[in-house]
Amino acid sequence: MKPLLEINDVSIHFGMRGGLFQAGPTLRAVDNVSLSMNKGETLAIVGESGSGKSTLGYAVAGLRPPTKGSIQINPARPHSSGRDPVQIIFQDPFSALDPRMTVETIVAEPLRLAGVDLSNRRMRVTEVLEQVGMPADAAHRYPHQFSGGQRQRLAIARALIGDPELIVADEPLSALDVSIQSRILNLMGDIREKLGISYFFISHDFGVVRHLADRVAVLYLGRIMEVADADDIFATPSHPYTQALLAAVPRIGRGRRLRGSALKGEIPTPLNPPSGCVFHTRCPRATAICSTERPELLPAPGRSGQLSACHHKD
Ligand SMILES: Nc1ncnc2c1ncn2[C@@H]1O[C@H](COP(=O)(O)OP(=O)(O)OP(=O)(O)O)[C@@H](O)[C@H]1O
Repeated sequence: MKPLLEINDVSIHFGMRGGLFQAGPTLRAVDNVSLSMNKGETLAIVGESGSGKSTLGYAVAGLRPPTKGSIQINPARPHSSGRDPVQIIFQDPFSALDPRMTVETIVAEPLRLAGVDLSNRRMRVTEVLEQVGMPADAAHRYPHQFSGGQRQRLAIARALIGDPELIVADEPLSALDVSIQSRILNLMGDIREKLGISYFFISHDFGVVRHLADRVAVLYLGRIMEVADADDIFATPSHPYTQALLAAVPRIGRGRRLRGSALKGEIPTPLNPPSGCVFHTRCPRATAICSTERPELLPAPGRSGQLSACHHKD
């Protein structure tokens, strides 16, 4: 069986504004990324702000064409019109929901655009509201009448209404209170079990990723640093960048987060990425070769399924 999602050598570049009659510099948001996902799998994309996670997610959701390379979705079942195999949910559920529309109108919008009639839309809205744990009478209320967590449930309902096989979730928890985060995380896990959905799960937070991901890809300045099964990434991270990110994750029950404490300096600008390995300017293991040669994504020693782009991988 073909993978559900195939990302083949995708680059996404933005042309920046130059002077009069002059082309500006090119911003490499995503650079030569290849990834695939099997049906039912949850792939987490992890990295600091600006690493290109959202840009890649938008491309997977069909909202932004790649500059180079291709993205292929191979749905397992046929999708009639209005039933899109890929949907996206965003970080801030309020900004994604139109405050003047009722929940029913918002959630059913993809079906309306596809010409599904009102009574069928209503039936389907009732079904998806139940799937996300919202009461049926929520349909006739407005988004501002709900809490942040409830609005994220509504955003998930809208993603579910077209019966997708893949949901791109772009930081779906980061706008929520910590106490609510775990409930939404559990809901996403339940929905995956019941409906066999895959998540392309974008997050800067390894603590969250640990609860949901089957596989993890670590992105830095638009490039994959490491990709492996979640268990392997957490147990034996190979790339120094992955190790640094994991070192910054708080241990359960140990209180405050030591965000970024293991990483020195700021992420460089993707307008002018470092030569060779893009991480070398912040890497504790960097040697001369790291500033001249771009490391290939290759198996870590003794671990065929764990790929790491580093000249000095563990
Ligand atoms: N439309 C655009 N035009 C120009 N540059 C863009 C555009 N969208 C994103 N970028 C740039 O591409 C790079 C990657 O951004 P992206 O939002 O994908 O990163 P991210 O990892 O999702 O970060 P964050 O968590 O902050 O959203 C950033 O340098 C960003 O400024």
